[in-house]
Amino acid sequence: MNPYIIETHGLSYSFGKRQVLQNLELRVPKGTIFGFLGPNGAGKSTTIRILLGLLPVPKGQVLLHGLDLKDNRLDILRQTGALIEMPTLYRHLSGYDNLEMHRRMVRAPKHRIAEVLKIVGLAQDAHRKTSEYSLGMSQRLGIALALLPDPQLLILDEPTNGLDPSGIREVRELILRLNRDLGKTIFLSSHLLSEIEKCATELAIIDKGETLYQGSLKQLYQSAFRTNVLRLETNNNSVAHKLLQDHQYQLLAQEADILTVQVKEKEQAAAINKLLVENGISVYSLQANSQNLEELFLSITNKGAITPAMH
Ligand SMILES: Nc1ncnc2c1ncn2[C@@H]1O[C@H](COP(=O)(O)OP(=O)(O)OP(=O)(O)O)[C@@H](O)[C@H]1O
Repeated sequence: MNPYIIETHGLSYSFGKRQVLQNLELRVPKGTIFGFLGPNGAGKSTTIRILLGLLPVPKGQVLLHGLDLKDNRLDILRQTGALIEMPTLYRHLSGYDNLEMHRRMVRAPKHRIAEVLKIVGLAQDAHRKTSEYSLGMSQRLGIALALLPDPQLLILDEPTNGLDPSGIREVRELILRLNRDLGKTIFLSSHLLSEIEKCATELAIIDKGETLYQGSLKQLYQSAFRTNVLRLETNNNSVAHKLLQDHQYQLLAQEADILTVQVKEKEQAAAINKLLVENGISVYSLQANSQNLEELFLSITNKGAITPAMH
């Protein structure tokens, strides 16, 4: 049996001359919450629009539910629910009436309305106008709309964007419940690692339309902890930064007055100390640490390399 609910093979896409996706490879295992992570402009929304048949597939192959998107678009869409950023709601109508209108369009049975309202925790507020809903409630209603045909797969594009902390928590808990209690596979895009970390077990990291990492969050953690970093405080960080760069050390994101350098073995800590002292730089502190996941994400997406601070 095919273990993947979404697969892309060599997927490329261009807007005119601008290439946005380059040989993108995705393998989304069934039954997971799959994080689709990348900085702004990485190509996440473009990928999602392709998966939903909203853009053509000019190069490569896209399979959802084991079916080729090229020949099975309607079948695929019937089994796939989606929420792209904020849902389009009729604000003068109640949550219930919004669901009823959508139910007729997707030809879902009437009893689904009560079911989805219960799933998203809006049964009590079903008959209030959606103009009175908080952003978190509106977002949960958007997910209820996507759930009406009872799809196996839900594609959510930045579902917590613009929500306040309690709205973010409501949506996150709903995503976890949909996966745990109803077995839905959830493809969740975000530019925030912290968001993906709280929900997903598997993830792909993309940048400039390419897959940079794909696998379990656990494996990513393990590789993060294998990569050691050295935090340095000196009397002249900008000169130290330049010196280390000239000696081919990789510098990661700079925080306050601390320089962070990637090291492969602990002997390099001694070598760095010696290099700095020999060049007249006083080393106030030198601390070896495991790289955290945020730093790993930045270095994977090449945002970790920094230029020396100007004086
Ligand atoms: N209709 C369009 N015409 C031309 N270029 C586009 C179009 N839509 C998106 N792009 C470009 O494609 C690239 C990828 O955009 P996309 O929206 O897929 O990224 P994203 O990862 O979803 O980013 P964000 O998190 O900011 O939404 C960007 O450089 C963007 O400017």
